[in-house]
Amino acid sequence: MSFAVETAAETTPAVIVAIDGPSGTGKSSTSKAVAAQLGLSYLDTGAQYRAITCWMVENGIDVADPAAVAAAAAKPEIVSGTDPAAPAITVDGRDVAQAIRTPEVTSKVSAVSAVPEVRSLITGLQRSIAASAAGGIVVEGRDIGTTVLPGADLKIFLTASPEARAARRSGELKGSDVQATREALIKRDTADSSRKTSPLAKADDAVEVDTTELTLQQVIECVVTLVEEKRAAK
Ligand SMILES: Nc1ncnc2c1ncn2[C@@H]1O[C@H](COP(=O)(O)OP(=O)(O)O)[C@@H](O)[C@H]1O
Ligand SMILES: Nc1ccn([C@@H]2O[C@H](COP(=O)(O)OP(=O)(O)O)[C@@H](O)[C@H]2O)c(=O)n1
Repeated sequence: MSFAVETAAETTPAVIVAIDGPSGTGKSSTSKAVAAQLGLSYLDTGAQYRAITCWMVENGIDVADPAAVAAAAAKPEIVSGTDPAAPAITVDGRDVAQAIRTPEVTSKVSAVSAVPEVRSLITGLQRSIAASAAGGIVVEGRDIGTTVLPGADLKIFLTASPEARAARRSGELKGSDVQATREALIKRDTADSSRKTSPLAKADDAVEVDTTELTLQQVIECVVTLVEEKRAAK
């Protein structure tokens, strides 16, 4: 007599979820919660672009010079953890979870992420992480549904009014001016949406969710329901 040992990965089809949208729409909070609730891996692709930007700044590369950024792009080794309960990011073995969130990195990341050589390297990294997530993964960013994982099982595009997004971000950055936050956020969205290579865009087959009037919990529940429907249909 033989017994088959069933693992969670065998009983539940692996699902690939892409969550895109502009800054402050709730991508990170939603993706982490959905992944944790459904036992999926999680990848914050914005953290990877922030990490390479942080390395460029620390190594004196002029981020306004795309040729200089391109020439240095392959030098840092960026490693992302995929546990939604403890997302980790290192550059050359150093934990940069805090260093990638400084105002300087935030103001420079769009210039670095617009460089095609940077995108091609980071996209390759993202695809290999998604391919090795046996139980499925939630990947969040700007071009996941359009470019990185166009074959994802479920694509979500989160939106929210600039006012709501600025208020959410100011709430995080204690004492910050909502108006200044709103302007910085719109400037970054414009740069991310207008770059030539893989701009921030909604995939034709993405489900758009306007989170302006929704609580975070409502958004999480909505996405969990959509993922469960996809899993059931697989
Ligand atoms: N629907 C929502 N309502 C209120 N606050 C939210 C909502 N979604 C996210 N937030 C809050 O807004 C901030 C930005 O969310 P985050 O998930 O980091 O957005 P993104 O990854 O899209 O930039 C966080 O403080 C988060 O708790
Ligand atoms: N898939 C992605 C994810 C992020 N990015 C870039 O990385 C920046 C930081 O992303 P993020 O997700 O940390 O941004 P916020 O959470 O601060 O909105 C974006 O403004 C983009 O320039 C990108 O180009 N493509």
